[in-house]
Amino acid sequence: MGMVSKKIAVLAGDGIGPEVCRQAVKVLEAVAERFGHDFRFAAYQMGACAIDATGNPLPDETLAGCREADAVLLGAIGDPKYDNNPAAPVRPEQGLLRLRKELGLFANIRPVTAYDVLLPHSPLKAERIQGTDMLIFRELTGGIYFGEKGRRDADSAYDNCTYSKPEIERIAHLAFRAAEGRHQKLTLVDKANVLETSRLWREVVQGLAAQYPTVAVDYLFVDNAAMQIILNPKQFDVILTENMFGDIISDEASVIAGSLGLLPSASIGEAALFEPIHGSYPQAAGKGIANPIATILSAAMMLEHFGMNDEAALVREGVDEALHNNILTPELNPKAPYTTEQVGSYIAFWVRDSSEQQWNAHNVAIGSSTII
Ligand SMILES: NC(=O)C1=CN([C@@H]2O[C@H](COP(=O)(O)OP(=O)(O)OC[C@H]3O[C@@H](n4cnc5c(N)ncnc54)[C@H](O)[C@@H]3O)[C@@H](O)[C@H]2O)C=CC1
Ligand SMILES: CC(C)CC(=O)C(=O)O
Ligand SMILES: [Mg+2]
Repeated sequence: MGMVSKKIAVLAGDGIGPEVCRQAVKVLEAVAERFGHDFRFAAYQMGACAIDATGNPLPDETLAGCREADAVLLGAIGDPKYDNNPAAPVRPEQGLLRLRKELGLFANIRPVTAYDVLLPHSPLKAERIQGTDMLIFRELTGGIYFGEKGRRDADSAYDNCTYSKPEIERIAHLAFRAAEGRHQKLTLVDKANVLETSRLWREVVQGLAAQYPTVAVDYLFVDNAAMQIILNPKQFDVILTENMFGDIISDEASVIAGSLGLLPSASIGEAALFEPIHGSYPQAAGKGIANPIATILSAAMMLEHFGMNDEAALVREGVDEALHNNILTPELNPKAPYTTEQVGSYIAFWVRDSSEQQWNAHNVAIGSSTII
């Protein structure tokens, strides 16, 4: 691929969002330098920072900036001052939900991989998780997060869960196609024994299955799935599920990878946004302990979306090098931790110049913590 120009909107957000985003941008800049691309970054506010600045969690300018970009990179949003105040009239999360809806990002794709080198760190048994490679398709613009909500009176409240057949079909087609290109297995996770919306999901997926004869379709209730994901994750290939179930089971699945700070995602549909699956981890903000790899791997998914597969492969190589050389933040390397910034620099350095000579020089430098 020759030189390519891309406009990337960056919504760093709150808490650790800005720190992890900075590392992903650094890695993307290294990609641009190495491959001669022209990446233009434009930063916009969303979440608590946007409420503080404008009163609106998703200012018009932010939405317009995202619409005109080729892709969006998101850190995370959310702040304890809203989490601890149930009566807050406006919330950071409303900005993210509205952005997903406005951009038509109906599918959130969350890959879950068990890294061999991290197996000793996992609280799960290595033989159970080694080789795990699942792809979660989480519906992202429907369901209970988007239904009508309110309080009937002071003592009761409601959140409606609604799905339509077209909403299910469009993401189901993506999940089926992904399964065709992988291990030909699709598991629908639902609660069809209780929920009417889940029964619609089953009906629609059963109806589409005939169009994908090579794909074996399996159905699991979400409570059972939550247990199976930890007990025997290797049974899964593609998981398809609704918004809230996908939100929950993917955080759970991050234990297989080793940290919530490792799981990236792509939110696609009418636009493309790339975001780590974790939140703003406010306890860690400004401490340099947040793992930037989830956001860096989200940037790799962005490169793949651009068709830049060699570029993405190099970023993934850089991440693997960091994992193998124990250049890791404290949740994965408590004895000799590296900072958010150092992990990002290490990966960016690998991308910029992975030649042996440079590499050794860099190892020495980072070993003595001179590179920040
Ligand atoms: N996409 C988004 O912007 C999301 C925003 N949120 C918001 O984030 C705020 C905090 O929510 P929490 O429930 O605490 O979830 P969280 O995902 O921010 O953190 C949960 C735990 O995961 C670990 N963790 C998360 N990110 C990590 C990283 N990069 N490196 C290492 N460890 C990491 C930490 O142990 C942390 O205590 C809330 O305001 C919530 O609404 C939550 C999830 C997603
Ligand atoms: C606002 C929430 C739905 C964010 C979240 O937990 C997620 O998207 O994973
Ligand atoms: Mg979540």
